[in-house]
Amino acid sequence: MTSYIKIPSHLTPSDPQGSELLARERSKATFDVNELTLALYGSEELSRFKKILKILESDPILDKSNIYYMGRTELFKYALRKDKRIIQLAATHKWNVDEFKIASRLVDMSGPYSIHQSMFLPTILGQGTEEQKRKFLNPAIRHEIIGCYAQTELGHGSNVQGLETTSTYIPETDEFEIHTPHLTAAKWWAGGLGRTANHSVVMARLITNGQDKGPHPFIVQIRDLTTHEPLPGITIGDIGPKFGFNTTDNGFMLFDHVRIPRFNMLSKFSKVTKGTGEYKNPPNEKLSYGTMVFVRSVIIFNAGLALARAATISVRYSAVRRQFVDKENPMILPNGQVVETAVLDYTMQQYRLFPVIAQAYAIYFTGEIITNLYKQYIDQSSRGDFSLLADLHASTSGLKSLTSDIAVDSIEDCRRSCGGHGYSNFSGFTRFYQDYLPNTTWEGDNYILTQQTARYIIHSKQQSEEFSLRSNESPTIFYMLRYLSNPSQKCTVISPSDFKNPEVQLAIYGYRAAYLIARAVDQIDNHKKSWNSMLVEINRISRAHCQYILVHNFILTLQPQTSDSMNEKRRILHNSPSLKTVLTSVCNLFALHTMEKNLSEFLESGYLSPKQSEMLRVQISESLNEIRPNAVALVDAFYLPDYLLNSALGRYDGKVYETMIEWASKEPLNGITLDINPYSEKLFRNDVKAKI
Ligand SMILES: CCCCCCCC/C=C\CCCC(=O)SCCNC(=O)CCNC(=O)[C@H](O)C(C)(C)COP(=O)(O)OP(=O)(O)OC[C@H]1O[C@@H](n2cnc3c(N)ncnc32)[C@H](O)[C@@H]1OP(=O)(O)O
Ligand SMILES: Cc1cc2nc3c(=O)[nH]c(=O)nc-3n(C[C@H](O)[C@H](O)[C@H](O)COP(=O)(O)OP(=O)(O)OC[C@H]3O[C@@H](n4cnc5c(N)ncnc54)[C@H](O)[C@@H]3O)c2cc1C
Repeated sequence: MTSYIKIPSHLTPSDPQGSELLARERSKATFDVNELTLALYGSEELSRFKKILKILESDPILDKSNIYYMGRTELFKYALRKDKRIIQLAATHKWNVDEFKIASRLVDMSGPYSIHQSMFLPTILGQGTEEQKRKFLNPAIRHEIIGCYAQTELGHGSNVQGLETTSTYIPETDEFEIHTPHLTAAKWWAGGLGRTANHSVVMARLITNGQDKGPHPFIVQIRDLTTHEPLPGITIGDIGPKFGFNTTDNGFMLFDHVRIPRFNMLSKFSKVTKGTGEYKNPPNEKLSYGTMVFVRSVIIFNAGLALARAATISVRYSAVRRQFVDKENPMILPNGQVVETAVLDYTMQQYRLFPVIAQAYAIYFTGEIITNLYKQYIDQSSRGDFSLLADLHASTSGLKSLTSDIAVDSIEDCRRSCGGHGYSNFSGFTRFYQDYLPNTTWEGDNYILTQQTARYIIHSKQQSEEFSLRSNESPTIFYMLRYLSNPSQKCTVISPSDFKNPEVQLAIYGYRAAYLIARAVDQIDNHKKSWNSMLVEINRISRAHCQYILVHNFILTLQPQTSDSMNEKRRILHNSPSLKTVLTSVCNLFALHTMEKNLSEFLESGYLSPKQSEMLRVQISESLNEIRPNAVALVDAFYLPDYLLNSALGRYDGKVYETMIEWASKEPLNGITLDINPYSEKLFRNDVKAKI
């Protein structure tokens, strides 16, 4: 990359150097970082990760050094080039799906093929018959066809039942006719549709024999495979610049009576019979929404990694960044020199950042558990057993909402914790934050999704006064039985350290959730409150329930398990007392900090007293102290390489200032010679500054 300004090479940052500060932090850790990394990822995944990282880092096409200076069109071209490159590398190195995902995560830029991977392929896989998979999935896996997922319309997104695009069965020709009846029915937002995809999953209302059967998925070829022009009757375009995600061509699409073969209705669950147009019902009405359940589970997992990334940048930077001298406890170098204090030593910075580390671990562990629950559901459903679907839908909806909300808030908190440099693109926060942001909206707006979770819980409570649940069908709300049946109990905490007891934490969270549910059911059943009038309460219920799940899963991860149910990762964790100790502090901080942020509900439930809430604050402060020596090591353990972070502030080696000035010298604006004469029409002089 070209530099436009020569920086005097004799200048170095004043002592102590960032590398020295980070080394000091790392030497303070009470546990083995490599061991924790293994406990997070397992040896097999970690070695694959390292192998793939090596390939990507040395590939000139995937070099990221230029991207902070690019505008949209240039960035989009870069994204297309890198998407193609990953596919080529996958073929060369024979990467499987998991390895492909690792590469995409490391390259870290949504691209024109992203939705092909994340939604088009999973939809055919989940909703197609074997014959349909042969016809569409195999060429799609080979990237002979590129697809997108067009569900949302200009006038409807959240309300899937309200979609207007129609797909009408024509018995005479055994075809469906896809049509856009109004402007509001224009397909809108689909990623990859704008300029790239030649096929699309189109969610359209199935009309057969004059009956409207609601939205169903259809495969529609939308562009010519040779000319890449839209096919007759189809109008397509990119929807224009966005808040972020500009490396993906989100598109719009209009259909004018476009015919597709009946075969193209994805028919694993529901079918239309040739000629008669008879409709065969699916075993569960919502199976056509299956891709959303899958992607929501992935969003939960990704939220943990996004938090780890934000924490890595801000914690490392805070260890290097020094401001003021803390006179009561100054930072003294080995040579006796008093220097400014690292901002990580200010308790306010710790209170802002350490809970983000804790959120990262909490959500990472729940992400693993939800991924396993999803796999269990897929396994059962392949045998015709859909009994887990309702619980899975409820928990993925609420957790997608809660975890992506937490991530968005915390990424911004971490960015702000980096002060002015957090506002620079070189921080590594700008595109990361912008691209992360839509996770709160796509795959279901976060407020709407909480209604799904609360409704499931409230219905379960209403169906039976005893809340008679079966643990195998309602695993995520089974806990509530215990608390609902005993509403008058009080919290047993008498000293701050009692808050460290996991049983105490679960009881506090359990009672608060049960209290909110019982109150809402009373309002709805006995006071005839409308659903709309209860939406704020409903949101609280979903959040309370999902916070319980996060705390419960973290505690579960740290509890000894029977050795045969333990995988390699858990074995590493349970065989290491130092890992268990540090993660217990992290778990406590997550549980207690989250409690403090929602204190009014815990107090309102009557389970926790104001006196106990004072003790809670004392214990939080204690947890922050426990974590302090391990803060850098805890973020290092996530093993997020510099190639991914692309951050001057969060570099592993702490060379923050050297990188800031080097990257600034490469700003292309520094390479043009302006004509600043106000009376001249020219903006630039003809002589271009020499490149260095
Ligand atoms: C490799 C993967 C990487 C992934 C990384 C992420 C990158 C992805 C990048 C971009 C992707 C962006 C793509 C999109 O955004 S696609 C569009 C997504 N759109 C939505 O999510 C729309 C949200 N809306 C809905 O889902 C629904 O409209 C609804 C809000 C759930 C309401 O649905 P509806 O009106 O039909 O239903 P009801 O509320 O009346 O409920 C009826 C019963 O059905 C149950 N239900 C609802 N949804 C589901 C489901 N998905 N699965 C199972 N069951 C479901 C509901 O609970 C009701 O049950 P009951 O028993 O109470 O009758
Ligand atoms: C970057 C990006 C990429 C996307 N990619 C795709 C894609 O590939 N394919 C695709 O099909 N879609 C895609 N989408 C669309 C996305 O799925 C929808 O935007 C999302 O589902 C929200 O729907 P909406 O836009 O209709 O919001 P609306 O439903 O219009 O929401 C507007 C506001 O109204 C509130 N609201 C609405 N209904 C209710 C209610 N019943 N109760 C309480 N509050 C309510 C919401 O909370 C929200 O605050 C993408 C969106 C973005 C931003």
